[in-house]
Amino acid sequence: MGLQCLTLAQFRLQIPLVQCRCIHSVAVRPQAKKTSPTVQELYEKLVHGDRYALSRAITLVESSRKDHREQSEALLSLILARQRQMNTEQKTVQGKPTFRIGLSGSPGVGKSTFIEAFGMYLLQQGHRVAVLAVDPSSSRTGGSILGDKTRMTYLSRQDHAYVRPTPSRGTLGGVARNTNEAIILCEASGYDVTLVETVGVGQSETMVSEMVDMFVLLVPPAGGDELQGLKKGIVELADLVIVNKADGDLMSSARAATLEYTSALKFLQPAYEGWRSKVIRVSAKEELGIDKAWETMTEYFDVMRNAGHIASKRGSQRKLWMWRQITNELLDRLNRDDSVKKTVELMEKRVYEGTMNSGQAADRVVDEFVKATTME
Ligand SMILES: Nc1nc2c(ncn2[C@@H]2O[C@H](COP(=O)(O)OP(=O)(O)OP(=O)(O)O)[C@@H](O)[C@H]2O)c(=O)[nH]1
Repeated sequence: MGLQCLTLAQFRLQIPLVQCRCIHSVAVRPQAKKTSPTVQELYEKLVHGDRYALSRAITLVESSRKDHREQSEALLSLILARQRQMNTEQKTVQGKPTFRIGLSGSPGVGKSTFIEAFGMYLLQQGHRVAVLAVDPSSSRTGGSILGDKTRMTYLSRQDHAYVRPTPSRGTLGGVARNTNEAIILCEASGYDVTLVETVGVGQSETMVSEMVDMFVLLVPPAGGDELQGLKKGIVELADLVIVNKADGDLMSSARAATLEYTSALKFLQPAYEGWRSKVIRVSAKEELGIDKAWETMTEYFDVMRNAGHIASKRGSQRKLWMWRQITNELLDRLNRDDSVKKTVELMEKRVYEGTMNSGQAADRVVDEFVKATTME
């Protein structure tokens, strides 16, 4: 086919992937430049379950380079087209329903121990498990709460498990977009259960709850600090609360915590008809109650799926993220334009001094932005 006959989308599919500068891809295959696959080749490998292709595809969606963004959009379009063609919107290529689970909890509550035990249990049940992470610290401090130590090492060595290292840069909004896209890539690659882990800090929990089918909160076997003040909102997001460390000397505190959470949740209005948030006890370390945790999660999934709530929840989430992305993108563009930036500075000053009201100032900024974009 002559180059001039190709549409832009077709053309993108033919371009060899440019080697991402990100550490993941460089570390995986240093000579990749020579053998860079095209988007089409990457897609073929990805849907056949090639882990290297999955890592590479996630690296691609994490990149903010313009050419990488174009390639990742082409890749995601191919996946979407295939799902529509095969009528597998909520399934893996193999036809298994996909289940997205968010997992959060304070540092030290036992998230990695739980994910390792839970992931191994799911593998035994014939599932393929992907683990992704949203690290709230990366955007603010440049450091990492989740990523600084090696986590889930045993699970990550299993053939049917994929544990993605924590992205270590980018804004929380950017990380969220990447995670949403990484979920799609994992599912396209045959992982039917995707766990999205986050630490209980800042906005990351709300964000994760908005990208999964079920939000699970892991809590320690102690009086519910989470039930008071700031954390209360997070408990309210949970479809399932898991009291961890229900073993040895901690057993009686775990029992007390279970009662406390159960009575607190009793007064909440169920978010979905047919499902009331539950509280269960596990010991991730002793691998006790892991089967019960999965049983409760599948019970939730079945209720929600049969009522059509999984499809509608995912649809609403896609709309929500579209609007978040529009807002981010517009703000980015607004901040890039020099004349708009000047107006913004002036308006901020006037608003701060009280010589102009906020609404008026906002209108002026938007007008300036519209003027700048129509002149481009
Ligand atoms: N007794 C007991 N200890 C546990 C259990 N699960 C985890 N722990 C211990 O709790 C500590 C923290 O466990 P992690 O799995 O690293 O906790 P985490 O939530 O991933 O911690 P961060 O990575 O800091 O967010 C470790 O010392 C674990 O051995 C459990 O079920 N029972």
